[in-house]
Amino acid sequence: MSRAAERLKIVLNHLDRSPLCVRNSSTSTQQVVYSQPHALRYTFDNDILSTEQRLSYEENGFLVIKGLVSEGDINRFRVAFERICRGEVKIPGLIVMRDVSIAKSEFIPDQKAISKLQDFQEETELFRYCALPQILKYVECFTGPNIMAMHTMLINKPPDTGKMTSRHPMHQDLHYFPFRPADRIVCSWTAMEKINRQNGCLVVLPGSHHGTLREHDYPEWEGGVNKMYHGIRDYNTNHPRVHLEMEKGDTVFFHPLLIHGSGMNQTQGFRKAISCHYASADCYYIDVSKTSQENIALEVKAIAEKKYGGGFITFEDTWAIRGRLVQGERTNM
Ligand SMILES: CCCCCCCCCCCCCCCCCCCC(=O)SCCNC(=O)CCNC(=O)[C@H](O)C(C)(C)COP(=O)(O)OP(=O)(O)OC[C@H]1O[C@@H](n2cnc3c(N)ncnc32)[C@H](O)[C@@H]1OP(=O)(O)O
Ligand SMILES: Nc1ncnc2c1ncn2[C@@H]1O[C@H](COP(=O)(O)OP(=O)(O)OP(=O)(O)O)[C@@H](O)[C@H]1O
Ligand SMILES: O=C(O)CCC(=O)C(=O)O
Ligand SMILES: [Fe+2]
Ligand SMILES: [Mg+2]
Repeated sequence: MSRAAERLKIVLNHLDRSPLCVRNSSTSTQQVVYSQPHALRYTFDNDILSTEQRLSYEENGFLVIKGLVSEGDINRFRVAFERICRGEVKIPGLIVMRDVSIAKSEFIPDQKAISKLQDFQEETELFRYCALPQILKYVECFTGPNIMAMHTMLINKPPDTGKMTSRHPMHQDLHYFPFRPADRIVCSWTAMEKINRQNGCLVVLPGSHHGTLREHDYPEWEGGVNKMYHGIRDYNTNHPRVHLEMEKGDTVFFHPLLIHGSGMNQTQGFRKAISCHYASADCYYIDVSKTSQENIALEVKAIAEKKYGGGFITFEDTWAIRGRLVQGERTNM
Protein backbone atom coordinates (compact mmCIF):
# COMPACT_ATOMS: atom_id res chain seq x y z
CA MET A 1 0.00 0.00 0.00
CA SER A 2 1.27 3.52 -0.80
CA ARG A 3 2.14 5.98 1.99
CA ALA A 4 -0.91 8.13 1.16
CA ALA A 5 -3.22 5.14 1.28
CA GLU A 6 -1.64 4.12 4.55
CA ARG A 7 -2.31 7.60 6.01
CA LEU A 8 -5.86 7.66 4.72
CA LYS A 9 -6.43 4.36 6.38
CA ILE A 10 -5.14 5.75 9.69
CA VAL A 11 -7.25 8.93 9.45
CA LEU A 12 -10.44 7.14 8.45
CA ASN A 13 -9.80 4.58 11.08
CA HIS A 14 -9.64 7.43 13.59
CA LEU A 15 -12.97 8.73 12.25
CA ASP A 16 -14.46 5.30 12.84
CA ARG A 17 -15.35 4.65 9.22
CA SER A 18 -14.94 1.18 7.90
CA PRO A 19 -14.66 -0.71 5.69
CA LEU A 20 -13.28 1.61 3.03
CA CYS A 21 -12.11 1.41 -0.51
CA VAL A 22 -8.88 3.20 -1.48
CA ARG A 23 -7.24 3.59 -4.85
CA ASN A 24 -3.84 2.08 -4.89
CA SER A 25 -1.67 4.32 -7.07
CA SER A 26 0.56 1.55 -8.37
CA THR A 27 -2.08 -0.98 -9.34
CA SER A 28 -5.86 -1.00 -9.61
CA THR A 29 -8.58 -0.23 -7.02
CA GLN A 30 -8.31 -2.43 -4.01
CA GLN A 31 -10.53 -3.17 -1.06
CA VAL A 32 -9.08 -2.58 2.39
CA VAL A 33 -10.77 -4.70 5.00
CA TYR A 34 -10.12 -3.96 8.65
CA SER A 35 -9.64 -6.66 11.17
CA GLN A 36 -10.69 -4.56 14.23
CA PRO A 37 -14.25 -4.78 15.61
CA HIS A 38 -17.01 -2.88 13.82
CA ALA A 39 -16.59 0.88 14.17
CA LEU A 40 -18.61 2.51 16.96
CA ARG A 41 -20.31 5.71 15.81
CA TYR A 42 -23.01 6.29 18.44
CA THR A 43 -21.00 6.19 21.67
CA PHE A 44 -17.81 7.52 23.20
CA ASP A 45 -15.53 5.49 25.37
CA ASN A 46 -15.25 7.14 28.79
CA ASP A 47 -14.96 4.06 30.95
CA ILE A 48 -18.63 4.14 31.97
CA LEU A 49 -20.13 1.82 29.39
CA SER A 50 -18.87 -1.71 29.10
CA THR A 51 -18.05 -2.89 25.58
CA GLU A 52 -21.21 -4.96 25.71
CA GLN A 53 -23.32 -1.91 26.62
CA ARG A 54 -21.73 0.16 23.85
CA LEU A 55 -22.36 -2.55 21.28
CA SER A 56 -25.92 -2.94 22.49
CA TYR A 57 -26.67 0.80 22.07
CA GLU A 58 -24.97 0.81 18.67
CA GLU A 59 -27.09 -2.10 17.56
CA ASN A 60 -30.42 -1.33 19.25
CA GLY A 61 -30.48 2.44 19.83
CA PHE A 62 -31.37 2.22 23.51
CA LEU A 63 -29.86 1.12 26.79
CA VAL A 64 -31.66 0.43 30.08
CA ILE A 65 -29.79 1.06 33.35
CA LYS A 66 -31.53 -0.44 36.33
CA GLY A 67 -31.98 1.45 39.60
CA LEU A 68 -30.18 4.57 38.42
CA VAL A 69 -32.35 7.11 40.26
CA SER A 70 -32.98 6.71 43.98
CA GLU A 71 -36.36 6.28 45.61
CA GLY A 72 -35.67 9.45 47.64
CA ASP A 73 -35.13 11.57 44.53
CA ILE A 74 -38.21 10.16 42.81
CA ASN A 75 -40.34 10.89 45.85
CA ARG A 76 -39.09 14.48 45.80
CA PHE A 77 -40.00 14.84 42.10
CA ARG A 78 -43.46 13.52 42.92
CA VAL A 79 -43.94 16.09 45.69
CA ALA A 80 -42.84 18.90 43.34
CA PHE A 81 -45.23 17.62 40.66
CA GLU A 82 -48.16 17.52 43.06
CA ARG A 83 -47.49 21.10 44.21
CA ILE A 84 -47.73 22.17 40.58
CA CYS A 85 -50.94 20.16 40.10
CA ARG A 86 -52.48 21.89 43.10
CA GLY A 87 -51.54 25.25 41.62
CA GLU A 88 -49.35 26.16 44.60
CA VAL A 89 -46.47 27.41 42.44
CA LYS A 90 -46.21 29.34 39.19
CA ILE A 91 -43.27 28.35 37.04
CA PRO A 92 -42.18 30.54 34.11
CA GLY A 93 -42.34 28.71 30.78
CA LEU A 94 -43.99 25.59 32.17
CA ILE A 95 -46.66 24.01 29.93
CA VAL A 96 -49.35 21.96 31.66
CA MET A 97 -51.14 19.54 29.38
CA ARG A 98 -54.42 17.72 29.89
CA ASP A 99 -55.47 14.66 27.95
CA VAL A 100 -57.48 15.64 24.88
CA SER A 101 -60.40 13.36 25.85
CA ILE A 102 -60.70 15.30 29.11
CA ALA A 103 -59.93 18.74 27.65
CA LYS A 104 -62.67 18.31 25.03
CA SER A 105 -65.31 16.76 27.29
CA GLU A 106 -68.01 18.59 29.24
CA PHE A 107 -68.62 15.62 31.55
CA ILE A 108 -65.45 14.86 33.40
CA PRO A 109 -64.87 13.52 36.88
CA ASP A 110 -61.61 15.36 37.52
CA GLN A 111 -61.25 18.69 35.74
CA LYS A 112 -57.68 18.91 36.89
CA ALA A 113 -56.15 15.69 35.57
CA ILE A 114 -52.79 16.63 34.17
CA SER A 115 -51.24 14.33 31.57
CA LYS A 116 -47.90 16.04 31.06
CA LEU A 117 -45.69 18.86 32.27
CA GLN A 118 -43.38 20.23 29.69
CA ASP A 119 -40.46 22.66 30.03
CA PHE A 120 -39.78 22.53 33.76
CA GLN A 121 -36.29 24.01 33.35
CA GLU A 122 -37.19 26.84 35.77
CA GLU A 123 -38.49 24.51 38.50
CA THR A 124 -35.47 23.85 40.71
CA GLU A 125 -36.60 20.60 42.25
CA LEU A 126 -37.68 18.87 39.00
CA PHE A 127 -34.73 20.25 37.07
CA ARG A 128 -32.42 18.56 39.58
CA TYR A 129 -33.26 15.40 37.62
CA CYS A 130 -31.48 16.76 34.54
CA ALA A 131 -28.28 17.41 36.48
CA LEU A 132 -28.09 14.19 38.53
CA PRO A 133 -24.42 13.15 38.32
CA GLN A 134 -25.23 9.48 37.72
CA ILE A 135 -27.42 10.44 34.72
CA LEU A 136 -24.88 12.89 33.25
CA LYS A 137 -22.16 10.28 33.51
CA TYR A 138 -24.10 8.15 31.02
CA VAL A 139 -25.30 11.07 28.90
CA GLU A 140 -21.67 12.04 28.30
CA CYS A 141 -21.09 8.68 26.57
CA PHE A 142 -23.51 9.82 23.85
CA THR A 143 -23.10 13.61 23.73
CA GLY A 144 -19.52 14.17 24.83
CA PRO A 145 -18.52 16.49 27.70
CA ASN A 146 -20.40 19.74 26.84
CA ILE A 147 -24.01 18.96 27.69
CA MET A 148 -27.22 20.96 27.20
CA ALA A 149 -30.57 19.93 28.67
CA MET A 150 -32.80 20.86 25.73
CA HIS A 151 -36.22 19.53 26.67
CA THR A 152 -37.81 18.41 29.91
CA MET A 153 -41.00 16.48 30.59
CA LEU A 154 -42.86 14.81 33.41
CA ILE A 155 -45.35 12.43 31.87
CA ASN A 156 -48.38 11.52 34.00
CA LYS A 157 -50.15 9.16 31.63
CA PRO A 158 -53.77 9.21 32.81
CA PRO A 159 -56.11 6.23 33.08
CA ASP A 160 -57.58 5.88 29.59
CA THR A 161 -61.10 7.27 29.35
CA GLY A 162 -62.07 4.60 26.81
CA LYS A 163 -61.08 6.64 23.75
CA MET A 164 -57.49 5.32 23.68
CA THR A 165 -56.14 8.86 23.76
CA SER A 166 -53.63 7.91 26.47
CA ARG A 167 -51.56 6.20 23.79
CA HIS A 168 -48.55 7.94 22.31
CA PRO A 169 -48.19 7.13 18.60
CA MET A 170 -44.95 5.68 17.23
CA HIS A 171 -42.51 8.49 16.49
CA GLN A 172 -38.92 9.68 16.41
CA ASP A 173 -38.10 12.51 18.79
CA LEU A 174 -35.76 14.07 16.22
CA HIS A 175 -38.91 15.22 14.37
CA TYR A 176 -39.22 17.92 17.05
CA PHE A 177 -35.59 19.06 17.02
CA PRO A 178 -34.02 21.63 14.67
CA PHE A 179 -30.50 20.68 15.70
CA ARG A 180 -27.92 18.13 14.66
CA PRO A 181 -26.04 15.86 14.53
CA ALA A 182 -28.62 13.33 15.70
CA ASP A 183 -25.97 11.00 17.13
CA ARG A 184 -25.00 13.65 19.71
CA ILE A 185 -28.57 13.84 21.09
CA VAL A 186 -29.97 11.43 23.66
CA CYS A 187 -33.08 11.09 25.80
CA SER A 188 -33.02 9.85 29.36
CA TRP A 189 -36.37 8.57 30.59
CA THR A 190 -36.81 7.35 34.16
CA ALA A 191 -39.71 5.29 35.48
CA MET A 192 -41.16 6.95 38.61
CA GLU A 193 -42.99 3.74 39.51
CA LYS A 194 -43.36 0.20 38.17
CA ILE A 195 -44.25 0.56 34.50
CA ASN A 196 -45.58 -2.35 32.47
CA ARG A 197 -47.86 -3.10 29.54
CA GLN A 198 -50.91 -2.59 31.73
CA ASN A 199 -50.18 1.06 32.51
CA GLY A 200 -48.63 1.88 29.12
CA CYS A 201 -44.90 1.28 29.03
CA LEU A 202 -42.60 2.49 26.27
CA VAL A 203 -42.55 0.37 23.13
CA VAL A 204 -39.46 0.56 20.94
CA LEU A 205 -38.39 -0.78 17.54
CA PRO A 206 -34.79 -1.91 18.20
CA GLY A 207 -32.32 -0.83 15.52
CA SER A 208 -34.69 1.70 13.95
CA HIS A 209 -32.18 4.46 14.80
CA HIS A 210 -30.09 3.19 11.86
CA GLY A 211 -32.74 4.63 9.53
CA THR A 212 -33.44 8.24 8.60
CA LEU A 213 -35.95 10.76 9.92
CA ARG A 214 -39.41 9.84 8.65
CA GLU A 215 -42.46 11.97 7.85
CA HIS A 216 -44.71 12.53 10.86
CA ASP A 217 -48.31 13.66 11.12
CA TYR A 218 -51.37 13.24 13.34
CA PRO A 219 -52.56 9.64 13.29
CA GLU A 220 -56.14 9.03 12.17
CA TRP A 221 -57.47 7.84 15.49
CA GLU A 222 -61.22 7.84 16.07
CA GLY A 223 -61.09 8.95 19.70
CA GLY A 224 -58.86 11.95 18.98
CA VAL A 225 -55.15 12.68 19.36
CA ASN A 226 -53.35 14.95 21.80
CA LYS A 227 -51.91 18.19 20.51
CA MET A 228 -48.47 17.61 18.92
CA TYR A 229 -48.62 13.84 19.26
CA HIS A 230 -47.44 13.27 15.71
CA GLY A 231 -46.77 9.74 14.56
CA ILE A 232 -45.11 7.93 11.68
CA ARG A 233 -47.82 6.88 9.28
CA ASP A 234 -46.19 3.93 7.57
CA TYR A 235 -43.60 2.36 9.83
CA ASN A 236 -43.02 -1.33 9.31
CA THR A 237 -45.53 -3.04 11.60
CA ASN A 238 -43.61 -6.32 11.17
CA HIS A 239 -40.48 -4.86 12.75
CA PRO A 240 -39.86 -6.62 16.08
CA ARG A 241 -41.13 -4.57 19.06
CA VAL A 242 -39.78 -4.49 22.56
CA HIS A 243 -41.93 -3.48 25.52
CA LEU A 244 -39.74 -1.77 28.09
CA GLU A 245 -41.17 -2.88 31.40
CA MET A 246 -39.30 -1.01 34.10
CA GLU A 247 -39.08 -0.67 37.87
CA LYS A 248 -39.11 2.60 39.79
CA GLY A 249 -35.75 4.33 39.21
CA ASP A 250 -34.81 2.34 36.09
CA THR A 251 -33.66 4.63 33.29
CA VAL A 252 -33.56 4.16 29.55
CA PHE A 253 -31.25 6.19 27.31
CA PHE A 254 -32.34 6.28 23.70
CA HIS A 255 -31.33 7.74 20.34
CA PRO A 256 -33.56 10.46 18.78
CA LEU A 257 -34.13 8.38 15.62
CA LEU A 258 -35.32 5.34 17.57
CA ILE A 259 -38.96 4.69 16.67
CA HIS A 260 -40.97 4.45 19.89
CA GLY A 261 -44.33 5.15 21.45
CA SER A 262 -46.32 4.13 24.49
CA GLY A 263 -49.45 2.12 25.06
CA MET A 264 -52.83 2.79 26.57
CA ASN A 265 -53.01 3.09 30.36
CA GLN A 266 -55.51 0.39 31.33
CA THR A 267 -55.13 0.93 35.08
CA GLN A 268 -56.73 3.51 37.36
CA GLY A 269 -53.37 5.07 38.34
CA PHE A 270 -51.54 7.94 36.67
CA ARG A 271 -48.39 6.35 35.20
CA LYS A 272 -45.43 8.61 35.87
CA ALA A 273 -42.07 9.07 34.17
CA ILE A 274 -39.61 11.96 34.09
CA SER A 275 -37.41 12.68 31.11
CA CYS A 276 -34.85 15.01 29.60
CA HIS A 277 -33.48 15.33 26.07
CA TYR A 278 -29.82 16.25 26.04
CA ALA A 279 -27.67 17.49 23.18
CA SER A 280 -24.00 18.25 22.87
CA ALA A 281 -23.46 22.01 23.25
CA ASP A 282 -21.36 21.63 20.10
CA CYS A 283 -24.45 20.75 18.04
CA TYR A 284 -25.75 23.33 15.55
CA TYR A 285 -29.20 24.54 14.56
CA ILE A 286 -30.64 23.79 11.13
CA ASP A 287 -33.39 25.50 9.15
CA VAL A 288 -36.21 22.97 8.82
CA SER A 289 -38.39 24.94 6.40
CA LYS A 290 -39.39 22.85 3.37
CA THR A 291 -38.39 19.65 5.18
CA SER A 292 -40.61 17.01 6.79
CA GLN A 293 -40.20 18.94 10.07
CA GLU A 294 -41.93 22.06 8.77
CA ASN A 295 -45.33 20.93 10.10
CA ILE A 296 -44.15 20.69 13.72
CA ALA A 297 -42.08 23.89 13.41
CA LEU A 298 -45.21 25.83 12.42
CA GLU A 299 -47.19 24.37 15.33
CA VAL A 300 -44.52 25.17 17.90
CA LYS A 301 -44.08 28.69 16.51
CA ALA A 302 -47.85 29.24 16.77
CA ILE A 303 -47.84 28.19 20.45
CA ALA A 304 -44.83 30.39 21.22
CA GLU A 305 -46.49 33.37 19.53
CA LYS A 306 -49.77 32.77 21.34
CA LYS A 307 -47.89 32.65 24.65
CA TYR A 308 -45.35 35.39 24.09
CA GLY A 309 -46.68 37.39 21.15
CA GLY A 310 -44.47 38.57 18.33
CA GLY A 311 -43.88 36.93 15.00
CA PHE A 312 -40.17 37.24 15.42
CA ILE A 313 -39.48 33.97 17.26
CA THR A 314 -38.07 31.24 15.03
CA PHE A 315 -38.44 27.51 15.73
CA GLU A 316 -34.69 27.44 16.52
CA ASP A 317 -35.14 30.32 19.01
CA THR A 318 -37.79 28.38 20.94
CA TRP A 319 -35.12 25.74 21.57
CA ALA A 320 -32.22 28.11 22.27
CA ILE A 321 -34.35 29.92 24.89
CA ARG A 322 -35.34 26.72 26.69
CA GLY A 323 -31.96 24.94 26.58
CA ARG A 324 -29.84 24.96 29.76
CA LEU A 325 -26.19 24.02 30.16
CA VAL A 326 -25.75 21.18 32.66
CA GLN A 327 -22.10 20.28 32.12
CA GLY A 328 -19.02 21.76 30.46
CA GLU A 329 -19.16 24.81 28.22
CA ARG A 330 -22.02 26.31 26.18
CA THR A 331 -19.95 26.29 23.03
CA ASN A 332 -22.60 26.65 20.34
CA MET A 333 -26.19 25.77 21.26
C1 LIG B 1 -40.01 30.95 23.93
C2 LIG B 1 -40.26 29.53 24.13
C3 LIG B 1 -41.57 29.13 23.62
C4 LIG B 1 -41.79 27.71 23.78
C5 LIG B 1 -43.01 27.22 23.13
C6 LIG B 1 -43.10 25.79 23.37
C7 LIG B 1 -44.14 25.10 22.62
C8 LIG B 1 -44.27 23.64 22.97
C9 LIG B 1 -43.22 22.83 22.42
C10 LIG B 1 -43.52 21.43 22.33
C11 LIG B 1 -42.37 20.76 21.75
C12 LIG B 1 -42.39 19.35 21.98
C13 LIG B 1 -41.05 18.78 21.90
C14 LIG B 1 -41.06 17.39 22.31
C15 LIG B 1 -39.82 16.67 22.04
C16 LIG B 1 -39.91 15.27 22.44
C17 LIG B 1 -41.01 14.55 21.82
C18 LIG B 1 -42.22 14.63 22.66
C19 LIG B 1 -43.46 14.49 21.94
C20 LIG B 1 -44.48 15.19 22.73
O1 LIG B 1 -44.77 14.80 23.78
S1 LIG B 1 -45.22 16.47 22.07
C21 LIG B 1 -46.63 16.59 23.06
C22 LIG B 1 -46.60 17.62 23.98
N1 LIG B 1 -47.37 18.60 23.43
C23 LIG B 1 -47.56 19.71 24.02
O2 LIG B 1 -47.17 19.93 25.12
C24 LIG B 1 -48.32 20.69 23.28
C25 LIG B 1 -48.13 22.00 23.84
N2 LIG B 1 -49.27 22.33 24.60
C26 LIG B 1 -50.26 23.09 24.15
O3 LIG B 1 -50.27 23.50 23.02
C27 LIG B 1 -51.32 23.41 25.09
O4 LIG B 1 -51.00 22.94 26.35
C28 LIG B 1 -52.69 22.84 24.70
C29 LIG B 1 -52.59 21.33 24.63
C30 LIG B 1 -53.16 23.35 23.36
C31 LIG B 1 -53.67 23.33 25.73
O5 LIG B 1 -53.68 24.72 25.65
P1 LIG B 1 -54.49 25.68 26.62
O6 LIG B 1 -54.69 26.93 25.88
O7 LIG B 1 -53.85 25.75 27.95
O8 LIG B 1 -55.79 24.87 26.89
P2 LIG B 1 -57.26 25.21 26.74
O9 LIG B 1 -57.88 24.42 27.79
O10 LIG B 1 -57.50 26.70 26.75
O11 LIG B 1 -57.64 24.64 25.33
C32 LIG B 1 -57.40 25.32 24.11
C33 LIG B 1 -57.86 24.40 22.99
O12 LIG B 1 -56.97 23.27 22.91
C34 LIG B 1 -57.70 22.06 23.14
N3 LIG B 1 -56.86 21.15 23.87
C35 LIG B 1 -56.52 21.18 25.16
N4 LIG B 1 -55.72 20.20 25.47
C36 LIG B 1 -55.50 19.53 24.33
C37 LIG B 1 -54.77 18.40 24.01
N5 LIG B 1 -54.05 17.75 24.92
N6 LIG B 1 -54.77 17.96 22.75
C38 LIG B 1 -55.49 18.60 21.81
N7 LIG B 1 -56.22 19.70 22.05
C39 LIG B 1 -56.24 20.14 23.31
C40 LIG B 1 -58.91 22.51 23.91
O13 LIG B 1 -59.94 21.58 23.78
C41 LIG B 1 -59.24 23.80 23.22
O14 LIG B 1 -59.80 23.49 21.96
P3 LIG B 1 -60.99 24.32 21.35
O15 LIG B 1 -61.38 23.53 20.13
O16 LIG B 1 -62.04 24.33 22.39
O17 LIG B 1 -60.43 25.67 21.05
N1 LIG C 1 -54.39 17.55 39.33
C1 LIG C 1 -53.85 16.37 39.11
N2 LIG C 1 -53.78 15.89 37.86
C2 LIG C 1 -53.25 14.70 37.60
N3 LIG C 1 -52.76 13.89 38.51
C3 LIG C 1 -52.77 14.30 39.76
C4 LIG C 1 -53.32 15.55 40.15
N4 LIG C 1 -53.21 15.66 41.47
C5 LIG C 1 -52.65 14.52 41.88
N5 LIG C 1 -52.36 13.73 40.87
C6 LIG C 1 -51.77 12.40 40.87
O1 LIG C 1 -52.86 11.49 40.82
C7 LIG C 1 -52.66 10.36 41.62
C8 LIG C 1 -53.80 10.17 42.53
O2 LIG C 1 -53.89 11.24 43.41
P1 LIG C 1 -54.85 11.19 44.61
O3 LIG C 1 -54.77 12.51 45.32
O4 LIG C 1 -56.16 10.71 44.14
O5 LIG C 1 -54.27 10.03 45.50
P2 LIG C 1 -52.96 9.97 46.33
O6 LIG C 1 -52.35 11.31 46.49
O7 LIG C 1 -52.08 8.93 45.73
O8 LIG C 1 -53.48 9.40 47.68
P3 LIG C 1 -54.49 10.10 48.71
O9 LIG C 1 -55.73 9.30 48.61
O10 LIG C 1 -53.81 9.94 50.02
O11 LIG C 1 -54.66 11.54 48.33
C9 LIG C 1 -51.37 10.61 42.37
O12 LIG C 1 -50.40 9.79 41.74
C10 LIG C 1 -51.04 12.07 42.14
O13 LIG C 1 -49.66 12.25 41.91
O1 LIG D 1 -45.23 7.87 27.07
C1 LIG D 1 -44.18 8.34 27.44
O2 LIG D 1 -43.87 8.38 28.63
C2 LIG D 1 -43.17 8.90 26.49
C3 LIG D 1 -43.78 9.45 25.29
C4 LIG D 1 -42.72 9.96 24.38
O3 LIG D 1 -42.11 9.23 23.71
C5 LIG D 1 -42.45 11.39 24.28
O4 LIG D 1 -43.06 12.18 25.00
O5 LIG D 1 -41.60 11.75 23.46
FE1 LIG E 1 -40.77 10.35 22.32
MG1 LIG F 1 -53.70 13.11 47.18
